[in-house]
Amino acid sequence: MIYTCTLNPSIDYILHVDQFEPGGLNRAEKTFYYPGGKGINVSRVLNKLSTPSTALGFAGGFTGQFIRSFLDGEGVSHHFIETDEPSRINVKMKSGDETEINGPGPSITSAQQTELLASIEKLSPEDTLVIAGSVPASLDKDIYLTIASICEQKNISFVADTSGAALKQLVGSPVMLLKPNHHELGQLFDTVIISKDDAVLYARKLVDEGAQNVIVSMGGDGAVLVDSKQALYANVPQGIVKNSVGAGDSVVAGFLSAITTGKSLKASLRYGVAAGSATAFNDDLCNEKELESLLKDIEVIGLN
Ligand SMILES: Nc1ncnc2c1ncn2[C@@H]1O[C@H](COP(=O)(O)OP(=O)(O)O)[C@@H](O)[C@H]1O
Ligand SMILES: O=P(O)(O)OC[C@H]1O[C@](O)(COP(=O)(O)O)[C@@H](O)[C@@H]1O
Repeated sequence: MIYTCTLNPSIDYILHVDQFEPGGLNRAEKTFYYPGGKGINVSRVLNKLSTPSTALGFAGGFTGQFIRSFLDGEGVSHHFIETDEPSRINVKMKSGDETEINGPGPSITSAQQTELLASIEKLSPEDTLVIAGSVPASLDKDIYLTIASICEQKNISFVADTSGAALKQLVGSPVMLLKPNHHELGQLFDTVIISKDDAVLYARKLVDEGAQNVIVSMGGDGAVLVDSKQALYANVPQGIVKNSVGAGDSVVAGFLSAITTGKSLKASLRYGVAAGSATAFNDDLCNEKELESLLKDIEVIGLN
């Protein structure tokens, strides 16, 4: 079974504002509410691809209730630890470009943190845990490392999609998949990644340190996958980007859905990128039909 873990879930409140005027009264033409947070997005896309998963993490208050009932409505299994304060609301404003304001998230007690770690301890070697997104300020700063260590001890396959300090902690862990975007990978190595060759160079450093697979997504410029034997590059299909929120999470879900059903690395990268782009071309996360319609426009090639 695949488990996802979102330490800081959200309601993603998406507003389309035609001509945004800072400091003025703006009215939105269209709004959408979705449960958000990277692990939750991975679980939602896996579900759309008929790959079962259970979403773990923390959720609280009226916003937590929305997250739970939305997932129930879609048939996504979940088990969140209730927090005393409400889960956050992240504002995503589309007005030509995309502006995001992510809330800090609720305070989480040490007892609630211990309860989450205990539920991860119960996973077995047949399970995969995807941990993704930011760490709320009240949690231990090294919680990603703690979770990685539990997974290593228990032989649980471990996937991470995070950035900053949390990503840094994981360098050297035997993670099955890391999925930074090129900005996050550049930040990790204190550099700027501008080409696929740069992405391969730095992804290879993570592989040399113990990561089994590293996918570096580069928005509209494609994605690379590096493992100990090869480096692959996938282009992205052409289309109009409507909402790239959750696109990176969709790459993780598409890749996992494919690799866990026995597809090759090459086919799984193609599937992951198709999921990412199908989400980018949609208001909400992608579904299987939208993903499959893009596969013909994605070619995966080997790089040296
Ligand atoms: N302009 C675009 N055209 C087509 N696909 C895109 C575009 N921008 C993003 N995507 C899709 O979304 C995926 C993730 O985007 P990216 O911005 O790299 O990640 P993240 O959402 O983690 O920041 C890409 O690999 C691609 O599949
Ligand atoms: O935990 P963070 O880094 O604040 O990110 C949370 C946000 O990321 C998302 O999961 C989207 O992530 P991506 O666009 O990177 O795929 C949103 O649903 C959510 O609002």
